[in-house]
Amino acid sequence: MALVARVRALLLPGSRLRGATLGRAANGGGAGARRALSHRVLVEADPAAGVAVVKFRNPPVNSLSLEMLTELGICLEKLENDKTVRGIVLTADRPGIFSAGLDLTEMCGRNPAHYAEFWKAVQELWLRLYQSNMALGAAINGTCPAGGCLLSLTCDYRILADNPKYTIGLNETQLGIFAPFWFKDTMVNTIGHRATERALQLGLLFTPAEALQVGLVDQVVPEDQVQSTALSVMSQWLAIPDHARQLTKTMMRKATVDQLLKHREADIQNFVSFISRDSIQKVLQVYLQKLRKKNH
Ligand SMILES: CCCCCC/C=C/CC(=O)SCCNC(=O)CCNC(=O)[C@H](O)C(C)(C)COP(=O)(O)OP(=O)(O)OC[C@H]1O[C@@H](n2cnc3c(N)ncnc32)[C@H](O)[C@@H]1OP(=O)(O)O
Repeated sequence: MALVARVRALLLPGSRLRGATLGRAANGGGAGARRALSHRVLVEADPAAGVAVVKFRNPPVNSLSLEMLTELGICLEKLENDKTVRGIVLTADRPGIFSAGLDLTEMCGRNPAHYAEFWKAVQELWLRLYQSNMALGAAINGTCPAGGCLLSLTCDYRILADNPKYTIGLNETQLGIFAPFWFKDTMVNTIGHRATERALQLGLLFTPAEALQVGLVDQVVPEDQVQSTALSVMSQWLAIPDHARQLTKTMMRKATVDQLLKHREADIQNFVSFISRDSIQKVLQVYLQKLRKKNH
């Protein structure tokens, strides 16, 4: 289902998005104005600085469900059309978990049409973020595996909280699945081929010190300074004339984007046939059960 159709579905009676404030809040904005765009994504815009902080709030772990992907996509589209916004900082509403990555329940026990719809939404969000004309920063205030790491890698820079409990990486192989080529390319573009090869094969989750060392993040700062640092770094990016920064960003990322655009349908089919395998369903179920058992 295309984004517009998914939005319509979300607005149907009974949907949790129905009735959400999708525009500017009644207070009309202003510096530091808080605007609730949906249930799962919170936006705090500072028009004077030209920056919006987009906060994930999809408890318990900010997983990227189909609804979360859709709401995030709508939110980003709105911000892209807002002339007062030139930069976005992505972060979690509450410290602890930036995002647990793709929602595993979307990839388990569903039918092929659902897998295709889900994967298309993952592709759409990646394309929107990776091609964004805005300056994007990630204020990583929690653990950040797999799809969570991918989100942060689409940004122009990453600031990670100095907490050894917070790890970051593309750990898919540890689940018995693997990162597709465009996840891999996004990481190669950040830390290089050799470091990516090692990280992906071993499914490494890096501690803050390791992530800094390998170049997966640009700065590690005390936990209470993640957002303020991300905002102050943003002002450096916004000091560059937009057109010059945007042309450079497009030049750097075009080849990677073009690869997915060229192979988009095949990538969906590949995902659907891989994830539908009995053996893959089994390993994902076991992984999910292990996560759930901890709590019961
Ligand atoms: C061509 C084929 C290509 C295939 C490519 C597929 C790509 C996939 C990329 C991905 O993103 S896969 C997802 C990878 N994510 C993870 O491995 C993270 C798993 N989660 C955790 O490690 C932990 O939950 C956490 C994030 C470290 C948080 O730990 P904490 O102790 O705070 O919470 P939990 O008790 O573990 O979890 C609470 C609750 O949430 C459920 N849950 C956790 N992660 C996910 C998830 N990714 N999707 C869905 N649900 C998740 C967990 O099961 C618990 O549920 P409960 O019912 O409340 O017990």
